[in-house]
Amino acid sequence: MSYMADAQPIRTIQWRDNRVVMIDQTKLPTELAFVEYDDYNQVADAIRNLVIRGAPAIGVAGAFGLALAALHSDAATKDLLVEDMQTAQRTLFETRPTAINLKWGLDHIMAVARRGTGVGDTRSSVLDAAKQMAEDDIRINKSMGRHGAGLFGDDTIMTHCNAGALATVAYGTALGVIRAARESGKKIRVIATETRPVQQGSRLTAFELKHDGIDVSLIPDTAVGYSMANHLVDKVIVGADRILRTGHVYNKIGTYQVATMARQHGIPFYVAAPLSTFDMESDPADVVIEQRRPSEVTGTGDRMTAPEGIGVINPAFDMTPPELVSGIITERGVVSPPYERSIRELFGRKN
Ligand SMILES: CSC[C@H]1O[C@H](OP(=O)(O)O)[C@H](O)[C@@H]1O
Repeated sequence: MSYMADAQPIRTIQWRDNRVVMIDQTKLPTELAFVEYDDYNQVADAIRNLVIRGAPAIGVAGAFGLALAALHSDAATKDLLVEDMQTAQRTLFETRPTAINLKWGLDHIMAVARRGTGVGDTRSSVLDAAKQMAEDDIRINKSMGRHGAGLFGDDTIMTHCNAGALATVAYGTALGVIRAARESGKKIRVIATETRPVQQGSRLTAFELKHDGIDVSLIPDTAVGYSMANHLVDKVIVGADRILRTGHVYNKIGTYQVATMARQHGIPFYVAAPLSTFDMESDPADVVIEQRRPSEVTGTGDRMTAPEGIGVINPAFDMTPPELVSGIITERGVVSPPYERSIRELFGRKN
């Protein structure tokens, strides 16, 4: 399986024969399995259970979920069709609260639906918009890669969680920048953290990069400080689930620790994210951090690794403050501190 630009990449999610087809990421790395859904409730379950995960990928999944709702609605009028889609929107929105891309994707498709005139044209315009969102994701990732590649030389780059093709449609945000740097001729080595408790790093990032022939080594999350203290890391790049206008970055739990260690050791810490990950309205107090089930922490598979009934705190994300972020790589370029001004200018630029 290759995600490289020169090969036809396997898509994490796509629309085929009026069904949503996605890689079942819970089966990786031991099995590359695909699942097909024809009902938006199935898509909601897939997002909730991390069959598909990653901010941009779940934004596209939400969009295709609404397309399924439109396709299978028996509404006789456009307004009734929009009502049916609003029911689906609520179900899909409630699956995961932190990644802003899900809300962005759902809002975009609902706006398209409201502009429809009749049932037929609304259905087709919604599906066209969802398909376009998927194509745009690949184009945006590659633009981000081009902008970010220049920040890297023949470096060993640490990354946390999975912000690759498996978190997007086919190329990746943070791993897209790594791919672009390698494609530009840089000798890139990657250190991937395993990213407990769901292990997106060992199960997904290591899998993706190994399959693309990119030099990747896996470390336990507890070896981040050791790796940096022993000069094994030149730079860090991660993805994001939500970035505020102030530069506060919400990403996989553990990102804050990686950023703090990077600052301690004078290592540049970059974030790669599309504009659809920016939330220009919220303040830190407004952001809901998803709390996931204790069983992710207390066991792996059917093996318990903690005492029965132990208390568990299992936030899926944390917040990295802007002062720890060296730069934010987007499809419109790289922004640097002070972020409140540079992000505002970013949104003022033409594409
Ligand atoms: C390209 S954004 C990917 C982003 O999503 C991951 O979270 P999850 O696997 O729980 O969806 C992680 O925060 C990644 O950085």
